[in-house]
Amino acid sequence: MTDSLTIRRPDDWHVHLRDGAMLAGVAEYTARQFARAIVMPNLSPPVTTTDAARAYRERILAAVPDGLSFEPLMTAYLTDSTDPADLARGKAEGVLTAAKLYPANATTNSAHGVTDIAHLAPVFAAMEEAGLLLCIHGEVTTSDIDVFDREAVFIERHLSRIVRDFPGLKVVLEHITTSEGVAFVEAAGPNVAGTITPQHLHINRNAMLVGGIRPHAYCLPVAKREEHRLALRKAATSGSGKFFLGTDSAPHARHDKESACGCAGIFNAPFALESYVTVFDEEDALDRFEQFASLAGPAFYGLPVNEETVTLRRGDAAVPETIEAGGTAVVPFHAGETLSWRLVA
Ligand SMILES: NC(=O)N[C@@H](CC(=O)O)C(=O)O
Ligand SMILES: [Zn+2]
Ligand SMILES: [Zn+2]
Repeated sequence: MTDSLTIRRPDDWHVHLRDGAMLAGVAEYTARQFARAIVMPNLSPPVTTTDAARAYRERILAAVPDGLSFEPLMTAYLTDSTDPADLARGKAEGVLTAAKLYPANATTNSAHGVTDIAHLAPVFAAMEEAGLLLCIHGEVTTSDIDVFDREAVFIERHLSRIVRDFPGLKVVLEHITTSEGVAFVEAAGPNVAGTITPQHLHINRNAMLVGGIRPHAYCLPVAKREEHRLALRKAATSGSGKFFLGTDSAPHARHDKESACGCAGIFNAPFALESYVTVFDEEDALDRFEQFASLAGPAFYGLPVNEETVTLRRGDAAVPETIEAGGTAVVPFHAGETLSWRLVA
């Protein structure tokens, strides 16, 4: 039995660090584990330009505690009025790594998202040309489509077309939650990849709805049926370079989640590696954890792998019921549970 695992330092290819006091409260959890992270731009108002991304990057760096080295990789939020030339400039100046597509009203702070994806053709063409990645929240938002079907329908109606029309564009289908998402990424060419969160490897939709309504298990895309969770576990532990780590850590104040209209998002940053490695252990795939956490992402993004390492050991990691961040209580993923691996260095 393997009791200790040392791997190259991982990166988080999808995280919400927020801003202001919340940023100051959560940045260290990500920076402690990950060398780099793709930082989501869905602030209020969103980060839509190169200049805004540069300023946000400075605020993130100021929030990282001394002694931790962490590189935020910035994204720009696409809107109906995105300027393609600004994105190209952001890439050329080393500010932007990716741009993010949120269909309007798909998720937290996406009211400024794109209302008609077809209108983005000039933007996608400029991104393809500039080598700027496209990260996608892949859900349709029309009221006739069931919330549990929104990812599969997005793939069918929109993603397949984007990938076909812009074959040179690198596309990440973020936080995949379905077997359809897994199958699409697997079947697509080498320019298409998917990130997988810890929660979608651990829970199915029962966690949200059985024995009472449980707001801390609610995120978007919502957790699906068990068969989908199993497909995600298989994909994550397969050793494929097309699936990699993206926590989607999304802190919200406890009172905003425990509400008549609770916010979507799970704050998993504090024990992210412990949570993921538990899954790899259960699947007898510890030897493939480094590929998922530390190798596949940099290869897809065309970035060097990290030279430092981290070590995880078998042993109890007790997750607190709440964590104080930004002057408020936030409930972490696995609150009150004891995980069987801990990050030691
Ligand atoms: N995942 C979530 O449920 N919420 C995210 C937004 C997102 O990634 O869709 C957030 O910003 O809170
Ligand atoms: Zn999302
Ligand atoms: Zn997210």
